[in-house]
Amino acid sequence: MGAIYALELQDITCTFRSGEDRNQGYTAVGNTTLRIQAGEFVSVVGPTGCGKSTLLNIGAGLLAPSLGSVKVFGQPLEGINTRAGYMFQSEALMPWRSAIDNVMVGLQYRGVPDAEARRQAQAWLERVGLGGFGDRYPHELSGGMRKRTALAQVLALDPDIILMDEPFSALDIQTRQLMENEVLELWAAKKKAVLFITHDLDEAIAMSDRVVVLSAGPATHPIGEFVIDLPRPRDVAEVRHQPRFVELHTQIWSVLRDEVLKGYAQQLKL
Ligand SMILES: Nc1ncnc2c1ncn2[C@@H]1O[C@H](COP(=O)(O)OP(=O)(O)OP(=O)(O)O)[C@@H](O)[C@H]1O
Repeated sequence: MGAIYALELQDITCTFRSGEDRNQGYTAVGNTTLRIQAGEFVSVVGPTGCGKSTLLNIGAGLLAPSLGSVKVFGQPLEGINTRAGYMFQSEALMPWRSAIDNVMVGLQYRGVPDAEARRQAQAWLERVGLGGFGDRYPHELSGGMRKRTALAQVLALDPDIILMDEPFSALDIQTRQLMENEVLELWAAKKKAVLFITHDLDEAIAMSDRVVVLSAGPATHPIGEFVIDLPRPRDVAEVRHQPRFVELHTQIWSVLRDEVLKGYAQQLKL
């Protein structure tokens, strides 16, 4: 028997069928295997449009692969991955609910009584630095605060796996680094398996235990895998100045660069 992973995508191929002709299609992901251990922080980087979100959606159970299997803690995934929490690039907050009501909603959905859900949601808001902002509506919060609320919303459900798709790409660099450090602190305390999608190599190296590089599409697949042996705890702004960081960056970029150029050339053709 092999090792049990928190999330295991095995020999995944994902072809999107085009409208009329069911035999025609675009193979976004081709023959990809990706394994994440419990407590491991793995980033996936790759050129724009290569298939990163497709892989994440497959891990979330939002999309079924055309070929291959997905296992969650050793069990075949059927339907939505209920052991996982997701944080997407776009805003996921409900504009008509206050911050605390947004954080509470998942707990209520799980059947936690209102008073207890409110208590837990408030504790999570405090943990992400928004203790005094629970009554505010999303439009009354800054972009960074909305991201913090979304983070509290995900963490409140205590998922064993956290799936993040470029969660901070819309933020300014300072807010982004603050959020990255907060995520690392929260992760260090609870050690969840994290699959983090980004096109920012610096962010991937600063945050992760392992960085997986994907090829340009079509049929994207891993073309490199790097263990990030930088000591923890890390400060994402400071770690960038360490000689080992620079070394890893140079190594990974030498693999990623050509793919980024290919990916960019393909986008211009579309
Ligand atoms: N539902 C769909 N139907 C058809 N094609 C799709 C669908 N979803 C994604 N694709 C295509 O599959 C490819 C991979 O898309 P995906 O969103 O996974 O890439 P990505 O690496 O996350 O992109 P980005 O870096 O821009 O966020 C793209 O060419 C996209 O157009």
